[in-house]
Amino acid sequence: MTEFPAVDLKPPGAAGDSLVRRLTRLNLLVLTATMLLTFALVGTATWFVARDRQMQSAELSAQLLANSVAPMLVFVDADAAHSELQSFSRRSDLLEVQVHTSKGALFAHWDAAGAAPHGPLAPPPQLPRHDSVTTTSAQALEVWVPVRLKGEHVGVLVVRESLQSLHRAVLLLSGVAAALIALAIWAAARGLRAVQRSALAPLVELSDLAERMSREHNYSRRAKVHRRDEVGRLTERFNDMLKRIEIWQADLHQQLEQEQEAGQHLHRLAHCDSLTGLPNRLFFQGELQRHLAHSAHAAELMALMFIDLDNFKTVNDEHGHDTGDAVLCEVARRMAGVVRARDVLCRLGGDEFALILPALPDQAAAEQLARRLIEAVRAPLRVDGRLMPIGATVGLAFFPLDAGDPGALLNASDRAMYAAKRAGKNTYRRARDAQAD
Ligand SMILES: Nc1nc2c(ncn2[C@@H]2O[C@H](COP(=O)(O)OP(=O)(O)OP(=O)(O)O)[C@@H](O)[C@H]2O)c(=O)[nH]1
Repeated sequence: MTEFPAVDLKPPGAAGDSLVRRLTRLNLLVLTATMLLTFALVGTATWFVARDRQMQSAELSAQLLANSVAPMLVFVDADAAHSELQSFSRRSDLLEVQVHTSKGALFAHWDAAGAAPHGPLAPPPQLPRHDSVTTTSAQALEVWVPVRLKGEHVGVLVVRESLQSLHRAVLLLSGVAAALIALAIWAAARGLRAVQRSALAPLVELSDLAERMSREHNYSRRAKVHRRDEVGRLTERFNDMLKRIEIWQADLHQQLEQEQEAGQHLHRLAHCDSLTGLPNRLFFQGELQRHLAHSAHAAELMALMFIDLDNFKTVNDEHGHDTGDAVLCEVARRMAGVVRARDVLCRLGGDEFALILPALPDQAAAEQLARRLIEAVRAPLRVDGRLMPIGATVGLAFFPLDAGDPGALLNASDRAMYAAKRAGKNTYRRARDAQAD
């Protein structure tokens, strides 16, 4: 199995875990909404149930009280009725009790100290048909009970109770529930974050790795497959993709290298003389132009030598073409041995050579080099033990003295070379002197 470099990733959730945070936030939002809705529903239901229980209790107490005060109403015993109401008043939350005669006159009455004074209360119209009628407002409830003795309607009793205690109890319950909900949401937030972080860790790792790849362009890393679920399969496909990219990248790199090598080879072929290894005419043309431009810009003296071998045809004719080639190579080697490092020696073709001499201190330096070059070529040259009658004739032209552009400079040096040939070969002529000839 292939071993891949370990992936040094940030711990999941340290940074860039926006997915974890977003999912936790969304889950918390849904959870909070659900809890608040449940809280509202349970709170409302509790309030109604508690109020109904209070109503039932108030109705029962009112019924009992009505039974007690019925004989007192019949015998018009207001004092007894009043003390009965007094003992009834021990019931908590009670605000007021009124006993009315069947004609609607107030017979007995009790109200709690501090309760808002209330005049005689008007019985609800549906009361005669019911055993009791209860009405509620935001702050209180009223229970109306007909007072009967042996089935005969003798009066009406009304009990008014405060709902304050109920409100307080519901409020207290709501407060406790709200605190518990807040605690539950806080615990859920921590739990959800931990769960999401662990569940999304492979995805966060994958995202970190992708970011790193795009930054470093290093496709040799692989993501770890944690579980065989959807994310695990995604990670496997991602790794497959990385492997393919890595192979493509290597192929592309190799291809580029080959093309680069081929290009360099072609460049060498195009600019190099295959026999002597010297730069060829194509290269010479470019270099002459470049050096001329540089000399013009730097206001430097520059020279061009046109070199033609003497009696080379004789070498070819008498000793054969291969010997002629060997002579060309040896002459090229000798000339390259005497020129300066910055000079550019080229073979133009056949037995013709050219030498560019940039940045000359004076014309004499070029003439001295021409002499050294002629000496080097005319030194005894043997091929297979046979002495070759070879020599070199040089034409010398200066920039900017003799010509101002590459073509004119080449022509001037060529003319000077022919003047030197006419003068007897194995010598050199300057373009200026050639004009005088
Ligand atoms: N061996 C060989 N000969 C070549 C090559 N290219 C051209 N030549 C021959 O080189 C000779 C050059 O002729 P010339 O320059 O006129 O003859 P030369 O004897 O040097 O004449 P002068 O310059 O007057 O001394 C011709 O015979 C060409 O065929 C080559 O690559 N190899």
